[in-house]
Amino acid sequence: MPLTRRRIDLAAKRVSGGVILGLHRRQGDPVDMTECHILDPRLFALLAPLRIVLASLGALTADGDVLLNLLDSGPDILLATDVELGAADRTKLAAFARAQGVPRIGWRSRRGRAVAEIVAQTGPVRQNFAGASVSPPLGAFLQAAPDGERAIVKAVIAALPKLNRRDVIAELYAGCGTLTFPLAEHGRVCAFEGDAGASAAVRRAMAGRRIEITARDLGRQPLMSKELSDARLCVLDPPYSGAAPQIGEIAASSLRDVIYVSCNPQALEADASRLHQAGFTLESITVVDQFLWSTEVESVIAFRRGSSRRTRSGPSRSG
Ligand SMILES: C[S@@+](CC[C@H](N)C(=O)[O-])C[C@H]1O[C@@H](n2cnc3c(N)ncnc32)[C@H](O)[C@@H]1O
Repeated sequence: MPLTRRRIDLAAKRVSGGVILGLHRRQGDPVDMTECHILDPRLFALLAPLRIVLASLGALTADGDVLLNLLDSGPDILLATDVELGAADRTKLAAFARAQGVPRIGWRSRRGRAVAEIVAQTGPVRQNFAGASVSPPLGAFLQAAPDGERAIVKAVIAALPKLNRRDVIAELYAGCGTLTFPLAEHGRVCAFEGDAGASAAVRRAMAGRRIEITARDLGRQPLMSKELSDARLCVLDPPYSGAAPQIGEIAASSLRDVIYVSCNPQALEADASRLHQAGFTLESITVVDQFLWSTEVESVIAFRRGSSRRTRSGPSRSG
């Protein structure tokens, strides 16, 4: 739906007389965002005051980045600037957070792979996943829009094979638990996520639920076929680049059911063909149109070994 996008990564550029804040032209400078028919108005309303505060920061000498997430607790901001934040900059950002009702502002240097730090916190930071209250780390991954998230979760749950409550679901690329918490209502979830902050956020919120979460870089250390074979099924939701380092182990395991959530049809094609070579066939596919007015598409695909039934559903309009 229009005006529901809750996550955006903007570029900031100092120019004479102020700061441009918007999206990059393809291989070019950012274009100042003066209107947006996709972004949630609560995030769009922050852009004008953000331009003013960014222009006042000594730490923004040329280029910066502004990642905005709209959590259940309100906007969450992660800034990256080209120079260290000074004490005066921190005071300005704290005043901005109070004035704009922003629970948290974080900062990191644009140089290297600097870790983000909190520079202002005016209240708790919360996001609800299936009744669990998660406090996501700065810059956390969220599905692009709430209705997109609902459609993805619904499609994943609908694609589950018949499970008993003891069955283990291996969940790879779990993020902050978008799928982890709903899946835990159907089986025991052994989740893996590369981002230590995201996996810690799930761990803090999972008390009393049938969830184990491990911080693991599945690119360097994929879950091995032997470990996967202990699970009843595998649910994976890899990044845009796909699951190339992991898919061979899934193919080599004795898993029968795989549910693959994909935001990149090209990466999916490569990974699906590895599964196909290993005897998996397409069981169902749901297309979720969560990237409104773009050619990007999200899909939820169930694969099964030892089955030839094919069904097709969707597209589910959610963007
Ligand atoms: C498309 S997101 C899905 C997250 C979650 N399933 C959700 O719906 O919010 C992909 C996730 O993969 C994680 N990730 C990226 N590369 C990874 C790697 N090499 N090993 C493990 N996790 C990785 C990211 O941190 C991110 O949380």
